[in-house]
Amino acid sequence: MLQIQELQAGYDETMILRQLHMEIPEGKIVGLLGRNGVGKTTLVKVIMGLLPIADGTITFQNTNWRKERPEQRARQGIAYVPQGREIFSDLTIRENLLLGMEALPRSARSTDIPREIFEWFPVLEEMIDRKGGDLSGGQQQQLAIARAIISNPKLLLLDEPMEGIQPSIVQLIQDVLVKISREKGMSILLIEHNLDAVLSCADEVYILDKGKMVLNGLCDEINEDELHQYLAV
Ligand SMILES: Nc1ncnc2c1ncn2[C@@H]1O[C@H](COP(=O)(O)OP(=O)(O)OP(=O)(O)O)[C@@H](O)[C@H]1O
Repeated sequence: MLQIQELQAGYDETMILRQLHMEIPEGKIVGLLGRNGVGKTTLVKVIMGLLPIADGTITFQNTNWRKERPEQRARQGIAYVPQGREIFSDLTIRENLLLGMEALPRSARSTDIPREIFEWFPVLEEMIDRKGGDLSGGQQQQLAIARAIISNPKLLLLDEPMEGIQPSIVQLIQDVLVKISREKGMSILLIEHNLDAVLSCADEVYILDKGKMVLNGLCDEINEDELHQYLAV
């Protein structure tokens, strides 16, 4: 689905990512962990086309991405929920969701929000005409994820979706991610600080340190002591 090879990228002259390799298989949840400031957000911004590739390759479904703009990548099937959620506070839940559907090809767009969105996130149906800004942090996060998956992306990039969210909503989000990856074959890249949250829903995990992937393995098989070692502050 997505292959990254020998990637170098950063800001102006400062390279943050060096010789980075990663692979996200179809229909799998891949967790990305690492200490603060190691370059996790930088990586998703490069994948999304918000930052340029200095060297190396990113291949999405056999297409080599070089200079494609974020909206072109979105049309090819990638969606991004940035850290801090970025929903439209002055628009209602319904309006936010309808905007998410704009990413669909014109022929597939409709004014009906798919039922499955409300099956996964019931609170969004209960509060459909409330403004985004009036929702709690956990409700806003559900809206941000729903708005991203409403266009049926093939790859969903989530930057710390569980940050500052109460445990019951963290559980709900984990359950939904597992369901959409299994039922829809959606691939998910999940950036997280919480190792337990990643291990309980991801299939595979990568650890980023000093701009490189230093550990990778299936969650069922990976050595947890080694994971802790790389994440200890
Ligand atoms: N716009 C920018 N210009 C220059 N340097 C930046 C910019 N944004 C981030 N950086 C630097 O790039 C490095 C990686 O930052 P990044 O946000 O990718 O890390 P992160 O792993 O996502 O951190 P966190 O876990 O704290 O969110 C940091 O040293 C940061 O200071």
